Amino acid sequence: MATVAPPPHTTPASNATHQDGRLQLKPLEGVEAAKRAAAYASVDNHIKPEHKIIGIGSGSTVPYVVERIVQQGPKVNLHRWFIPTGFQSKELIVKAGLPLGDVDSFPVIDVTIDGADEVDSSLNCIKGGGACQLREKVLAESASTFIVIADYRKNSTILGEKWSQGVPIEVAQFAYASVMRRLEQMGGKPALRMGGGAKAGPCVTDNSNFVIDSPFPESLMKKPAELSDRIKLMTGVVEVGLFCNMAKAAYFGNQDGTITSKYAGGEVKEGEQFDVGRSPMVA
Ligand SMILES: O=C[C@H](O)[C@H](O)[C@H](O)COP(=O)(O)O
Repeated sequence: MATVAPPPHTTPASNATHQDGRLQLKPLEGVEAAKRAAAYASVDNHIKPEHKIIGIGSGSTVPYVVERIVQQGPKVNLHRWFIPTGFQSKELIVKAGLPLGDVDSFPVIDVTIDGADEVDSSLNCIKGGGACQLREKVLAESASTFIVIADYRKNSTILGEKWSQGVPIEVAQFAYASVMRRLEQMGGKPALRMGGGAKAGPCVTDNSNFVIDSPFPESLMKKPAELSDRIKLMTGVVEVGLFCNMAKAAYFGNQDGTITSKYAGGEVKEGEQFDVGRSPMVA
């Protein structure tokens, strides 16, 4: 049973206007255009009218997912529930006027779409650049279909090739020093993530934990599932930002405006044309 009532459904905000059957979109370039194309393609291919419970991930690519879902129209979205992976995606859902649910009310999700910091050739991912990996993993595991989206900078063969800041590891606050010591003993170079300019001291997650970022040698990164299991067994570790054997497909926006998609079975479609100005299915 849902615990959160959907808002009265008016017309959710979209920054696109329709003209002559086409969307008039804000012009974007480079990485932003690539993120939008990947997000739109993932929604068009995986969020169908029969999908009623949708997981919304975190990061800077996911707002384009919500934008495309809104473009599907109020008629279909009125009958859906949207489940966030953290504060940011909750705000996205609410501001778009979409019905907000929670994973404790909807432990079975039809489709979750989320960003990634890096994706290897087997669709294993590094996630948690925005410190959301715990809730993101719960929503990924709860979904019948988990899809990742990213721009061309995240498409790699071995994790760690492109995302050099390391594996994000969420830890209980009091355990961070002991976990860091153990990560060092297994060959990592851990650093406690700081809050940045707007906050003195460490980054604190939506679950009130700390985050350690730890690069590891390539010999360990080549086997991300094994590495993840070893880290997860350390007392004090809450979740590891390695998502292994979970994604069914990954969509990457390319610099030339095309899309590359990779699938869990090993199929890869390189450089496909995708028209972001085409209106999506409207129910
Ligand atoms: O914790 C954050 C998430 O794992 C994000 O999905 C990831 O960092 C990718 O974010 P972006 O879309 O901004 O590259």
